[in-house]
Amino acid sequence: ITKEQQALMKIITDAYNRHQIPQDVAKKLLQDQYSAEENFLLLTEMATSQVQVLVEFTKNIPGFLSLDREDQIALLKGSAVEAMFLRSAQVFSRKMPSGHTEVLEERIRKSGISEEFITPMFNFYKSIGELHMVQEEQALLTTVTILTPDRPYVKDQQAVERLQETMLDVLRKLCVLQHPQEPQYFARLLGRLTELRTLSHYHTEMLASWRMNDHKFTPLLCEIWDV
Ligand SMILES: CC1(C)[C@H]2CC[C@]1(C)[C@H](OC(=O)c1ccc(O)cc1)C2
Repeated sequence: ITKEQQALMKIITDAYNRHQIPQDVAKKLLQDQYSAEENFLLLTEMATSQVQVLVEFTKNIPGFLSLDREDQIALLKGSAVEAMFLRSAQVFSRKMPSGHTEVLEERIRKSGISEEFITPMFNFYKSIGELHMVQEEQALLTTVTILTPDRPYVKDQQAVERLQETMLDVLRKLCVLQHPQEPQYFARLLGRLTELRTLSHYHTEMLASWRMNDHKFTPLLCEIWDV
């Protein structure tokens, strides 16, 4: 890993750790009562703050702000769900003080999300947890997801590809350093990104079924997901 790659990794990891979900949202998870309505409102607050955190984090990705402005929006809209599932997977598998995880899981299960989406979601959380990613890997994997060139409406895919490749190069070297006994670790990480894409299809249906039951989303969520 070169000096500049180390600098790049530090910027991204610091930004990733700096922009965390506000504690008040995490605290509310334990307080408020357990109705499906209450749970949905909490998840709405959680999703909204996760999107806000994502926007702030993205601004700190070196080179992102020099991309075409409309492409920046296209990348954010295209990656928001995947970045959110990645971050909540990490929150689930590690960050959350024990006890919170069970409560959050319970609230998710009782918030009007149908069972057919719950299962793949928690399988994904489990598969992320088993990787025992270090925080640099988590930050870089999220960055690689955001910098996916073939999102809808991206005009200058080349520019995004160049940025993504830079990040993939650092991530690959980091995986070799962090998991010397597992040469295929980097490939396993990228395999999770494929699993993420299927989750985002489930997510679209999740939103539609909530919509059908007349649930209200926040303006930010409506904007980022065109609902
Ligand atoms: C942990 C999760 C990633 C999983 C369950 C809650 C999440 C934050 C997310 O919720 C939403 O997307 C969502 C979207 C709109 C809304 O009003 C509420 C939640 C899906």
